[in-house]
Amino acid sequence: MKVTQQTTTKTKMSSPILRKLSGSNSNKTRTLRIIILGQGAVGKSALTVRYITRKFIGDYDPTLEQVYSFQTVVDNDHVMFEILDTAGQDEEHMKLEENIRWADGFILMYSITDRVSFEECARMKFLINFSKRQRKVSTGALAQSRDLPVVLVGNKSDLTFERMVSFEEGEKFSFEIGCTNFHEISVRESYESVRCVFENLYRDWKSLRKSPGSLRRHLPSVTSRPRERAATVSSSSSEDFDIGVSQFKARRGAMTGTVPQTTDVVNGGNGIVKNNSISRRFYNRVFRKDSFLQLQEDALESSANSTSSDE
Ligand SMILES: Nc1nc2c(ncn2[C@@H]2O[C@H](COP(=O)(O)OP(=O)(O)OP(=O)(O)O)[C@@H](O)[C@H]2O)c(=O)[nH]1
Repeated sequence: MKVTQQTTTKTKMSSPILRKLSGSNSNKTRTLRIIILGQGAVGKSALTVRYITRKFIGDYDPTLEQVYSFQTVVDNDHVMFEILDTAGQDEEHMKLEENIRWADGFILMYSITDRVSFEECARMKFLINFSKRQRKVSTGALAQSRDLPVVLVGNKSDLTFERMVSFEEGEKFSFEIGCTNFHEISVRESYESVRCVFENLYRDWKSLRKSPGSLRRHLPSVTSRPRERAATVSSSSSEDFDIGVSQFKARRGAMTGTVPQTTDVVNGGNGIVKNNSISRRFYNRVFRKDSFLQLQEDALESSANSTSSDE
């Protein structure tokens, strides 16, 4: 699949003096590794490609799992997004926990037309908590914990007549499972709301890095109600970017925290190519109900053990 790429225009500082005047962080590029989790067909690939290219492309090969690299500017910060678009209908077992550990920020996605995909998000959030804390999960870990940047996104809001999950439910649920932000969007209809998702995730990540726990007591900021959207879109420019596409072959890279590196980067400035793939294996093992329940039991047990050893 090819996607047309926009022109890359990178701001350049002409001299060290200018660089200094414009702020000490002007050259520093922060890298944020994002994983997008969700059931099949909720719109994960559409979201990623829409953000990078501004275009909505109807159909994607459902057998791909891909890392995209995308450089942009958010609130005057140079940010490199590494986005792992996962495969939602995977049948084979994979190392979900390793992938989650690789990531710094998380997008949990459901379709407002599919209640099952909505309910799956609780399980995914649990797995994020579980994997990131390396099994030191307390009984309340599924909820409350807001110290990881996790955004809940309800997609396909344009399909009004097929809606199965209300906005209010999504918002409430987002708070209950400990997300830092909630968005209800239509990837098809609004590029701005898509941009908002990524930019707010970056902001949450940055706040939590500066001050862990800073978002704990806050309600998730809901940013995608139509009347609020305009106010929350960042003034930063998304015009300046580079696009790269990586194959996510290097599973070891994910384990060690190394970003699997780009193989076919920026196709001569002409487009992104979703390269051939590893198969669409990802997280189904742990998303299956029985495995999930086992994980929950393990977590409760380890929590009980740590409580008794504290006493
Ligand atoms: N109406 C509508 N359709 C959408 C929207 N976003 C995505 N779709 C459609 O939903 C279908 C699935 O989109 P994908 O992006 O392939 O979904 P995915 O979550 O990546 O699916 P998997 O690759 O199977 O995990 C496609 O036909 C898209 O065109 C949206 O906002 N509105």
